[in-house]
Amino acid sequence: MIFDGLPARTTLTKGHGTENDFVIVPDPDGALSAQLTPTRVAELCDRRAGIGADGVLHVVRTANMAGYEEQAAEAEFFMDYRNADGSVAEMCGNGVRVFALFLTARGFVKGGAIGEPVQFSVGTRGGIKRVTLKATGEQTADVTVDMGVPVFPTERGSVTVDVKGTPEPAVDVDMGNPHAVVFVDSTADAGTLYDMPTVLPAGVYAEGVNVEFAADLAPRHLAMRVYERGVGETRSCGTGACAVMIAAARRDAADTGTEYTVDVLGGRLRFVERADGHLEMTGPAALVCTVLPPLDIIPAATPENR
Ligand SMILES: N[C@@H](CCC[C@H](N)C(=O)O)C(=O)O
Repeated sequence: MIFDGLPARTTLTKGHGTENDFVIVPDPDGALSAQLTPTRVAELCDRRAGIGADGVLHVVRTANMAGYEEQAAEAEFFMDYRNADGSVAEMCGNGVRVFALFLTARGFVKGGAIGEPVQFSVGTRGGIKRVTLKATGEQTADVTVDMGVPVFPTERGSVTVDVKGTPEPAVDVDMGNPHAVVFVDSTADAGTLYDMPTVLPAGVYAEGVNVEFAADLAPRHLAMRVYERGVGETRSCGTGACAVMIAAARRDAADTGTEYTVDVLGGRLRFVERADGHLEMTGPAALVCTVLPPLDIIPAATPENR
């Protein structure tokens, strides 16, 4: 049971960014760290027996996040991100927007008036991310994130991804987490994506990889489907869309400042590479509902209250 052993007052919130969905576990003191085992995360993310999500956003004060305390000087809160299978990931681009909205909506971070932009930093295993919330409603916001400088690792040599039975060259991009981007004529070429696409040479990504299939829709406008490490096909992946954007921008020899749009199954993300090489991603964030433990909140039915 997902609440077993958690403090009685624990509330969990469901949120999403372009339909990449998350269970948010508020735990400023880091008291739940030991209880957030891979099994518990997988139970929370189970779409039938749990709340259902692509991942968990564990909200911890950075000073209480073992190994990352040095980020506390810049970022009061740390996004401890877990994939649906319970594995740990360095970064989540959609998650960080939802995380930022949760912090402001719940008063963990002081926001301005509704509608006023709010800016602060979030700690992650992939480094500190600066977020700006705009068009903020009570449960939604448009959030711009400085996703840092994308890296094109060279140590793996050439990597391919299987597309309809043929190994096609992929672009290796590191956004804090690993991505292999393959350009296709249509995202339908990705097939069913029921299983992890074949990436060669086998085992070249020792820690696993997220695989993006990117198709041009118009100049500087692409569509993407993704198979996420630790999850499977999802409706969106923010870091994956960053990888697609920067792979396309390099292919197009685009100047910095050129705007790109990436459509995912769950919506649209917008990008610009700044002159300093940092990639800015803008997209929506939404909080859906808050889930309470079942029995201690809802009184047992009696003839009077039935
Ligand atoms: N959906 C995320 C990425 C989550 C982590 C990824 N599955 C990994 O293991 O690297 C995003 O929006 O970036």
